[in-house]
Amino acid sequence: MTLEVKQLTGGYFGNPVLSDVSFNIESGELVGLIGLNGAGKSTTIQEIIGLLTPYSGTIELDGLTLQEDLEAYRKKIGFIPETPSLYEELTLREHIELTALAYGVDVELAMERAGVLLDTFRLSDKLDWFPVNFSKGMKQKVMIICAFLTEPSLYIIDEPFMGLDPLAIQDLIDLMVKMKNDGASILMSTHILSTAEKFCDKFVVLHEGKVLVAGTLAELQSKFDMPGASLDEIYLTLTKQEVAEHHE
Ligand SMILES: Nc1ncnc2c1ncn2[C@@H]1O[C@H](COP(=O)(O)OP(=O)(O)OP(=O)(O)O)[C@@H](O)[C@H]1O
Repeated sequence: MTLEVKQLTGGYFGNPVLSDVSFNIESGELVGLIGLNGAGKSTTIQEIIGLLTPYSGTIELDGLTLQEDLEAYRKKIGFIPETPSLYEELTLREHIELTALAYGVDVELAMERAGVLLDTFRLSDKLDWFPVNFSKGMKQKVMIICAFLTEPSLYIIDEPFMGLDPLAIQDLIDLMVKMKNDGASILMSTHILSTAEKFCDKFVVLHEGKVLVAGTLAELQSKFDMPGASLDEIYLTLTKQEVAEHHE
């Protein structure tokens, strides 16, 4: 599975935030989307999941565009938003069943997959509870469980570590690594660069709606002549330069 974003210019009505954004994610790759507040990370994600339509450029998943087959395209993606969105009138069990139906996964199989995930995230005894009444982190876990039980080819996770306790962060990372090793692709946006550095294969650095640089840590170190530097160090140097140039 590959995601290919090519020369994407896009954003909101009257506000083209992204300009000429290109990057790709191969099967088995975990890619970190990083950038300052307002850099365009969430906008990029919204373009990929089809909530926004590109002004120009293309987005292909396994060679398929959303325009060609919306349903097939959407089913390939498991999306975990930054802010959990849950149905007030549905129990946790019903959220799992609804997700299964939406993704065309057999309900029994979905419950089986969910069983393992519910154990991992310590929610097994809450199946008949209403997630709208859960804590913030528990709600986030429901979104994670629903995305992972569909076993999509591309996971898109917006700020995955926000609101999760340290145990849940580790559990989520273990899950991401497992899915990636099974051939899935993962795009995650994050500000937690030390964690991103440890687990991501590649990085796409966005700045003011443009790709400032993309590549592995080794590629970034060599490109900016900062051997042995951490992602944090490279990123801070880069953005400070950009911000300084912008204000000159
Ligand atoms: N609904 C909207 N309509 C118009 N402009 C928007 C809308 N949402 C975001 N923007 C603008 O798009 C730009 C990029 O925002 P975006 O949310 O993609 O940034 P981000 O990199 O995800 O930031 P953060 O790290 O703060 O989450 C910002 O200038 C923002 O003001």
